[in-house]
Amino acid sequence: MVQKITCIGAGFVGGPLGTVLAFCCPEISVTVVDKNAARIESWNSDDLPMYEPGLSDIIAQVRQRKDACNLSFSCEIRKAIVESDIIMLCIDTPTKNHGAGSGMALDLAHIQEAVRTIGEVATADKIIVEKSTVPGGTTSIIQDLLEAVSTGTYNFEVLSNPEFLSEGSAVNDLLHPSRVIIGCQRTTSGQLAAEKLAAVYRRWTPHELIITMNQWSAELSKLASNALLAQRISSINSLSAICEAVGADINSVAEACGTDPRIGNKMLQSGLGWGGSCFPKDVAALIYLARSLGLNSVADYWAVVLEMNEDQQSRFAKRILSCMHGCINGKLITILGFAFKQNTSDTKNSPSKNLARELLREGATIHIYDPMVSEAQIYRDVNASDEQSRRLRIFSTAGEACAGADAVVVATEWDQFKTPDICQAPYETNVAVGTNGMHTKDIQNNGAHHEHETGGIDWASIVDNMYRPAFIFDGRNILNAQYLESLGCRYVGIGHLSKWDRQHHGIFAMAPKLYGMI
Ligand SMILES: NC(=O)c1ccc[n+]([C@@H]2O[C@H](COP(=O)([O-])OP(=O)(O)OC[C@H]3O[C@@H](n4cnc5c(N)ncnc54)[C@H](O)[C@@H]3O)[C@@H](O)[C@H]2O)c1
Ligand SMILES: O=c1ccn([C@@H]2O[C@H](COP(=O)(O)OP(=O)(O)O[C@H]3O[C@H](CO)[C@@H](O)[C@H](O)[C@H]3O)[C@@H](O)[C@H]2O)c(=O)[nH]1
Repeated sequence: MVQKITCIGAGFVGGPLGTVLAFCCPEISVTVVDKNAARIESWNSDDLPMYEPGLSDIIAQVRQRKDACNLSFSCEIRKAIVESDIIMLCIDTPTKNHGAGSGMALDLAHIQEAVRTIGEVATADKIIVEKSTVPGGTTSIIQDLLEAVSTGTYNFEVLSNPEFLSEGSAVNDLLHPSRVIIGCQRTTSGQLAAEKLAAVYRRWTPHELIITMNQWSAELSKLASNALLAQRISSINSLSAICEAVGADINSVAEACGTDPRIGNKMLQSGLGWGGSCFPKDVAALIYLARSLGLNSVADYWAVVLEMNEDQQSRFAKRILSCMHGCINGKLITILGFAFKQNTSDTKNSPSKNLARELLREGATIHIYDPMVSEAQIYRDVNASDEQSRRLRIFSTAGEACAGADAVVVATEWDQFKTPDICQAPYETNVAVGTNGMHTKDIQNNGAHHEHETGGIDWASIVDNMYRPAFIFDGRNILNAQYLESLGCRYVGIGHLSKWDRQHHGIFAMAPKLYGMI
């Protein structure tokens, strides 16, 4: 019977995972440890180190158990290791930035440091669970290290149990996982360890969702899942470029493809490209793994997924430039959204970052607003030169950030940026029926006065306060083009042509090229 679990690493995975374990298994004592004292202090305060919907609520519920509270955050790593039956490695595995594989391979230094500590201080058998994302074969490296540094003859069973949570929905993903993968050695002790871990998950996860396999398959499943998801988004984004050229609508194409159950409709939202702490590093790691196995055509195949993502981001920046008459020097462009996706304060590999840098290089003045990312974080990430810093300002409201702008760019899909859902007409329809039964004509007359019912931003007043011509660039395809055009701005989205696009940049301009006339 498992009595105590320690999660090493109090980051995006370890913090929420430890919390959910404690919440779902009141009889198990859960300690989340980290060598970063400031992080631990933050977990022990009301000011958590990250924003995740539902996280503070669930922590509060566990803490309300008072004497029976079974969750603690601590820097006492050694003590926690000694006392635990199961140790979960939730340690960062960033892209290596030096030596062989620099820029591509995963850096396992932090994991190895923690494993060494486990081996050195353990005074009994332990189950070590690899939650971190690692290249195939890492369980064997961990096993070897543990046995080499251990002072006793303890049995260390190393399991691979990759984590599939997404930021912004971490608590929900942990409470309702789509599957739990457990990879173990096909030995009796390996299978017993896997069963012990499975029993913990079964406390809140249907048993049919718990899948066991060998440890190398489990490790590869994680890199494979992320690569396949990133590939899907790169695929839809590649098609968005064709849509813009031929006058098709990527949202319609995604719907048409996504309704085929063999394809499915998830992760088909075209936009500014994927970011975050996982897709970029994990696709790079898969490419590196293939390359180091001598599988060059496999590596080249996945490299295109990465390339396509970079291409989508620079294509969008070029589109902004070309729509704004080829010159943004001295113009004011507001970027709404700096997190890499909605519902998170994480900015790792955020497409907004590259966009801000590119627009600053072109001479624009940049205003940025994000509801969850701190001003200090944005300044750090943009890393502007002294001259560029004078053209960069961060705001605490969208309205102030957009006042007097020549263009507003939506770069993160935050709900509060969405236009009021007053019309669901396809972009090309002239007369359409809105959700409230109004026709487009009525919407044009009345829609601008509708307030956003979900506490979102007031687009009517934003457009009102913009410089003319007022451009809205929808980097996430979350805005209603017709509505914005009815407010008097020029709307430009990704993978579809707005009315303004068609008149000035779109299919008419492309037609001669399409038919080989130029
Ligand atoms: N972020 C996600 O959404 C997510 C989802 C699934 C899987 N993963 C994977 O999980 C792993 C952890 O990711 P994360 O986002 O939580 O990372 P993170 O950087 O947020 O947190 C890692 C923590 O580990 C701590 N740490 C590092 N070495 C340590 C040591 N020797 N002893 C004690 N603490 C140590 C760091 O101080 C840090 O606080 C990575 O491999 C990542 O790829 C991440
Ligand atoms: O249809 C879509 C879906 C997502 N994105 C973008 O893709 C990126 C990643 O989004 P998402 O996958 O939702 O967030 P992550 O938190 O990075 O989660 C991924 O990476 C985690 C870390 O490995 C895995 O655990 C998750 O299963 C995997 O979804 C973000 O920039 C999104 O804006 C799109 O452009 N279109």
